Amino acid sequence: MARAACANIIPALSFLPLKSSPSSSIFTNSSRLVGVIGISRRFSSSSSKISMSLKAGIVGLPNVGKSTLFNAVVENGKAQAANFPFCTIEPNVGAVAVPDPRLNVLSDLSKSQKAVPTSIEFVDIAGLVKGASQGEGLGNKFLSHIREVDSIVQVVRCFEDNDIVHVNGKVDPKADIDVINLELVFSDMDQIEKRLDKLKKGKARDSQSKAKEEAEKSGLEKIQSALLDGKPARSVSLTDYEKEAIRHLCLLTMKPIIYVANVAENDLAVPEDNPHVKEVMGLAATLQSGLVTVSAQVESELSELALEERTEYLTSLGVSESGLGNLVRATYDLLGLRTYFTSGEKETKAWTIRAGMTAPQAAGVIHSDFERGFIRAETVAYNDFVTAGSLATAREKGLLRSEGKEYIVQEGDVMLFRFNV
Ligand SMILES: Nc1ncnc2c1ncn2[C@@H]1O[C@H](COP(=O)(O)OP(=O)(O)OP(=O)(O)O)[C@@H](O)[C@H]1O
Ligand SMILES: [Mg+2]
Repeated sequence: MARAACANIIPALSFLPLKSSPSSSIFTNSSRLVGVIGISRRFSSSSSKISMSLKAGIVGLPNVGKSTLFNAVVENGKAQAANFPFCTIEPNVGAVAVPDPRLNVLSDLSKSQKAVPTSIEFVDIAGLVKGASQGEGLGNKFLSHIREVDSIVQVVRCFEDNDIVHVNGKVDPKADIDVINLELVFSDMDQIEKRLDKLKKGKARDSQSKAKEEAEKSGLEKIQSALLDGKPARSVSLTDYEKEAIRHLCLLTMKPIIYVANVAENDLAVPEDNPHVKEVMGLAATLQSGLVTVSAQVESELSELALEERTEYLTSLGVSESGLGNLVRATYDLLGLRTYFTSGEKETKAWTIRAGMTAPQAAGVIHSDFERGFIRAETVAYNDFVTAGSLATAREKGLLRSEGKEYIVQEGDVMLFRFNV
């Protein structure tokens, strides 16, 4: 159980570029050098690329608006959302495009036929109640769904509406947040206790495994004492070795959290005027977590409207844009993700990597062949590309750098990979 899949490498939205596509336009091909080319067909296996589609789990008490938010954020989202607790049982999963204004700028400059944003996945999870770690509500099953996601988006009810049942009888964000956090803490404590018991038996034979076990033990003991103080695992400072050793446990309180204050439509214009929102803001700051204010109800209504009607509706509420873009962007940042671009006539595309990835690893996100056969990456910073106006001019002006295998890809790099397959 402890070793259950807390997959952060998830087969999703995988694409395979056709190596011999005649429409290759971004890169010049010489006889043995094949450039990165257009993304042409869907591919169902994750084995040929490093998948960077990471999952954010939507978590909260029952009936607070999780599925409503999920349906609004995920295009064609079809999670059942209704006014009764435990409406959702099995998790709903959907991919969401990450809005990035740079994508269209690059696409226009390169006169691309299309612009393809990068994506992350949202998972709508069942409501959690007090005692879940002891099996209340949907209990441990629910917690295992949280274990599988990479970050937590916690929806907190901040709207008053006597018609919508609150499982604890009243709107009280602090109490709601405490319930969720405590259940996550209890679940982690339980898991750590079991794991430490196992580690006591010390099965490691060689010195390397012994050192690993020791690191795991010391990491878990540090976390255990923090949990006893009601503090999350992510607040504990661990050595890199300890972090690595405990990773397989997928501790719930290790996952980064963003709070979503779900408000009524008339609070959207000045959310701080709502004392519940103010309270969540304070808590999020203390817990060093992010906060986004959204009205799930409004967003779900907006998603049903035609574009021009949306603007009208938003204006009537005193706001200029939907809050979903902010939420998706904040979630992406929370996951510690970075974006680089490929840009040519066929398409401009945003790709997701983790901070610190090298050029060959970044190439591997497109296809493993590109990583295996990596030779070099011609790279230009986003701002330099925009100043130059095109890749060719960037090259003429000496703004295009030729980077090797050690290069750490920077946020916003526009890249052109040379590889040999
Ligand atoms: N901002 C809001 N203002 C008013 N009503 C809202 C708001 N957000 C959600 N609701 C309403 O709250 C009810 C519960 O929503 P939803 O089914 O999305 O909750 P849930 O958290 O997914 O519940 P469960 O845990 O049972 O699956 C729905 O009737 C929905 O329309
Ligand atoms: Mg639901």
